[in-house]
Amino acid sequence: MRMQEEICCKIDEERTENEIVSFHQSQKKLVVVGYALTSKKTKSFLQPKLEGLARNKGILFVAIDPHRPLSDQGPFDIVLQKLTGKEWRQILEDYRGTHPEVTVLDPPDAIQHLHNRQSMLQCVADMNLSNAYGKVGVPRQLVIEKDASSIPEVVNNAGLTLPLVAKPLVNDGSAKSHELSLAYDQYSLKKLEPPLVLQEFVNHGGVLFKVYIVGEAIKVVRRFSLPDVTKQELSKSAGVFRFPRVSCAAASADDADLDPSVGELPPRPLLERLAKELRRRLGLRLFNLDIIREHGTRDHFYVIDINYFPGLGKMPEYEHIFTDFLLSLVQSQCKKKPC
Ligand SMILES: Nc1ncnc2c1ncn2[C@@H]1O[C@H](COP(=O)(O)OP(=O)(O)OP(=O)(O)O)[C@@H](O)[C@H]1O
Ligand SMILES: O=P(O)(O)O[C@H]1[C@H](OP(=O)(O)O)[C@@H](OP(=O)(O)O)[C@@H](O)[C@@H](O)[C@@H]1OP(=O)(O)O
Ligand SMILES: [Mg+2]
Ligand SMILES: [Mg+2]
Repeated sequence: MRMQEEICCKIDEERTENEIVSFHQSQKKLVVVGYALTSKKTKSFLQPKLEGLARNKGILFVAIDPHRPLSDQGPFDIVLQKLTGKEWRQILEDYRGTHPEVTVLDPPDAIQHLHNRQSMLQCVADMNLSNAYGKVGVPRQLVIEKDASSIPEVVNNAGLTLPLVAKPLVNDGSAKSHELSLAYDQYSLKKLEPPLVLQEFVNHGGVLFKVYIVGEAIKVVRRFSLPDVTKQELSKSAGVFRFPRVSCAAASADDADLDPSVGELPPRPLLERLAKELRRRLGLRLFNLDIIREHGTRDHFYVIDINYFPGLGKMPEYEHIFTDFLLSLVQSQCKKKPC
């Protein structure tokens, strides 16, 4: 089986299986969560504090071996996964068919929707969310499938305003899919490598909001982002510049001394509405949104990125939020079919 990254599949089989058996024997209801994650994700997510708290609440995390049939492992109440590849998706789909009682977080076809930076934002655009608390949209963007030489003309015809953020169209978690650049002039756009999405850069005061959604729970943090590009700077600059993953850095902007017009969190009711709709439209329960506020406005927001099962280890109180979420899933399973 071809996997994108090294997969953490080493399991302490004896320990976990014995634990499952002994719990079943003592007739205590143990919630068994099978996880199929990369080793990087296992390290950042499955921290000792999470495992400890989970254990106290009767939740046991068990590593899944993605090379063995899922039905031979477990039994699981929940499967938590963020692996890629066609074969893995097929394994999960088959398992969902034969084990409808198990909650798979999240269904592979729903995640697949985020693997393209155009379809990713389509739900937000379709929602057209605008109410007394503000407006939420997506930056104007277009897709370039091939032929870099035509980009200046295509951009001109579409009336997109420079600077533009160039993002690889495919968003599959690979290092390449996170290689973004900022283009200041039309002619340099020819240097870009399609397939990509060209998105208008929206000035937002250098701060963005990461909105984490874990089931019904919503948590918002501030992160540093790209600084504004002034008209003067734009007129003097040319070229295409690669930029690093600024907002993914662990450093948070929550304690920074920010201009309140930039740092004020988006209104809670607006985020609740957005999260509720997106949960439903995307069919996902574990994701985050990168949201920016157009600089100089109070309530014009743009969603620029959606990530499936993001770095929850960086979310404040994630251990409590996540374990409560798992328990609530099991409770709703029991409502459908008594446990
Ligand atoms: N349209 C935009 N206007 C202004 N800044 C933007 C825009 N798009 C992206 N950025 C900046 O570039 C950063 C990376 O963009 P984006 O979040 O789309 O990439 P990513 O590789 O998917 O990131 P992540 O690590 O969050 O998955 C953003 O966090 C933000 O700082
Ligand atoms: O690496 P981190 O723990 O920070 O998590 C990042 C996560 O990487 P991982 O899933 O491999 O862990 C990324 O996933 P891919 O797009 O690459 O699939 C993406 O979701 C980022 O937005 C997350 O950062 P956050 O948005 O939460 O700051
Ligand atoms: Mg992002
Ligand atoms: Mg992303």
